[in-house]
Amino acid sequence: MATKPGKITVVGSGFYGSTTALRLAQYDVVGTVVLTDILEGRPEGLALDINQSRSIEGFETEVVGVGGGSYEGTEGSDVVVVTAGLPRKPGMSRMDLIETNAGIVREVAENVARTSPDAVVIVVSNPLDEMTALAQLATGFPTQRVMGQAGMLDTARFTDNVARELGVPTASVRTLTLGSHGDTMVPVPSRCTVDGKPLADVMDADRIAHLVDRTRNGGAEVVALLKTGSAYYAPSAAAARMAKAVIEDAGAVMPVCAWVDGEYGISGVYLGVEAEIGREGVRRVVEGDLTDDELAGLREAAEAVRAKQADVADL
Ligand SMILES: NC(=O)c1ccc[n+]([C@@H]2O[C@H](COP(=O)([O-])OP(=O)(O)OC[C@H]3O[C@@H](n4cnc5c(N)ncnc54)[C@H](O)[C@@H]3O)[C@@H](O)[C@H]2O)c1
Repeated sequence: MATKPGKITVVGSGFYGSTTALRLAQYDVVGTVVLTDILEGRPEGLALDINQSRSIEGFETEVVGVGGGSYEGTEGSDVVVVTAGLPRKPGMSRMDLIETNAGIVREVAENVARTSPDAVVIVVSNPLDEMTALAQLATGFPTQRVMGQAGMLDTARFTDNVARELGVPTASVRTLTLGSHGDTMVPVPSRCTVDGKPLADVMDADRIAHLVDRTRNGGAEVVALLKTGSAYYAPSAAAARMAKAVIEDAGAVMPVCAWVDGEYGISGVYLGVEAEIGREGVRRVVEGDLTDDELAGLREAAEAVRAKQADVADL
């Protein structure tokens, strides 16, 4: 029996989905987290396991597992996090997943539209920008109610890289990445600081370029080490924080994949930008100050993902 209102559904109970469900349950901000999958038993078993940790960790959110591809019990969700889809294997690019994951994401999105027509949808399946665009098309939801998770993760990776390079606490480092999740990720050095000082004052340009490169390849670095599956601890932290911001109507400004409609002189594309997140999803895209180079990089990223997103309607 749920102790508070609110329901979040996490579709896909693989590594990303199960860790997202655990984090959301531990936040204790909704009565119910529903974890689903096409597999029978896995979501039910994970839900039971997470619920049994409640008295130790001190949270009351109940996790409900729903297997066999069913959407029973997900109805009327406030937020749906879509993690269903294959992850990368070593040597694969995110784009190698597009055909398989498009079929999965389309089917999931149609079911979400049917069962939770008022939900805010957070997509994480890869390739991220394209799957977010596809989920919006397939749900038919307003663009502000469909967003993707990538920028929170890329920014967190950049922050960790800078903190470890300088040997300083992560809390003293602020970084930002915009653009797309992948080759056209746009780091924003002008918005990066260490203890309030510009990053460029505490690190030479070559080191910054090296860390940017490492950030851009952060997902592949983990995939190569794991050998099977892709990262999920940092990714699930990012998606869960986005879902929490929606539930709490927080107005938090986060780097997310959002529909851009005129900001930065860019229109009609899902792109990594900073956005204010609230109960209605993306309240607004927040246009920050960028240098001419950064703005040019963002516009280039927009054109690169625009072409790929135009094709998703046929997938
Ligand atoms: N956006 C990001 O920053 C980011 C980061 C890491 C991973 N990812 C992506 O997240 C996705 C999931 O990764 P993972 O590590 O959890 O993979 P995983 O293989 O561990 O789990 C995927 C789960 O989806 C389920 N599934 C497949 N089709 C389904 C359907 N139609 N309905 C419901 N469930 C379905 C599978 O049975 C499986 O349990 C991958 O596409 C991966 O590339 C994105």
